[in-house]
Amino acid sequence: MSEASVAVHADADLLAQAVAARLLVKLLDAQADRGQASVVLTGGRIAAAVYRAVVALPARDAVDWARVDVWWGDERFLPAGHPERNETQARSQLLDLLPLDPARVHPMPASDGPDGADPEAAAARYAEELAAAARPGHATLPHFDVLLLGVGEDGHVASVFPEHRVHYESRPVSAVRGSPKPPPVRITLTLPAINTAEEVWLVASGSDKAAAVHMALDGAGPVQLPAAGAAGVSRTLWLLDRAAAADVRPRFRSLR
Ligand SMILES: O=C1O[C@H](COP(=O)(O)O)[C@@H](O)[C@H](O)[C@H]1O
Repeated sequence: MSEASVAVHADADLLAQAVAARLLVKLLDAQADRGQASVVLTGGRIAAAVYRAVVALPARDAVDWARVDVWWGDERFLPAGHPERNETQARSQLLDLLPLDPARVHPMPASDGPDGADPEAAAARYAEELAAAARPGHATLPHFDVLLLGVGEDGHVASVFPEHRVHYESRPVSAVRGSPKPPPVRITLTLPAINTAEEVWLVASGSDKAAAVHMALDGAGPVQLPAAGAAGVSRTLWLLDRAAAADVRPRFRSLR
């Protein structure tokens, strides 16, 4: 796992624009290296701003979107098209506006999908979809070039919440019942699955995230503060605005 590094931008708007620009470069580099690219999407407010910023950048057309695989790190287990689904947000703000190959877009199942309202079966189905795309030598997961995470006020990432039993799940995808943040039923990649990504970017905006950001970078344990347990294989990048970075310790300040 890689050491965390931190980049701080003046406000949420600049943060979203910077993350969008980084994301395009990351996808371009991956396509130059591997002929294809893969991204794991997140939900939440800053993610939506990033998606809008990607679409607004002219350089978006430099990416060959037909050779991008799109996965999700977590999903709110609601009917397809529900406005609170992370998929619905990503499609309306980003995916529907890009020339992607629909076969390479991999949403997590909805609660009115083939498994009905059974999140455990839906999680198992998504695990199978991931395994079917696994690279040789990796039994359960495909290669993720970059995995995006929002950070909750409580330090949750994806739908891995503090002190939740999902921390003791050994499979890469888990159903989550009793989420402290609505809706109560969700599906998530677990931290070990998240941590197989080449790069993990934790994106946080606003003063209500400052305490969680500070604790995650200051040695909190992952069960107490899940964001502390998210790390990419080659890079772990915290992308913050000034308000979210307000309590970050001086050892990171040279990067501000
Ligand atoms: O419920 C969720 O929340 C987090 C963070 O959302 P935000 O609006 O506080 O930025 C998000 O990362 C996660 O994917 C989502 O399911």
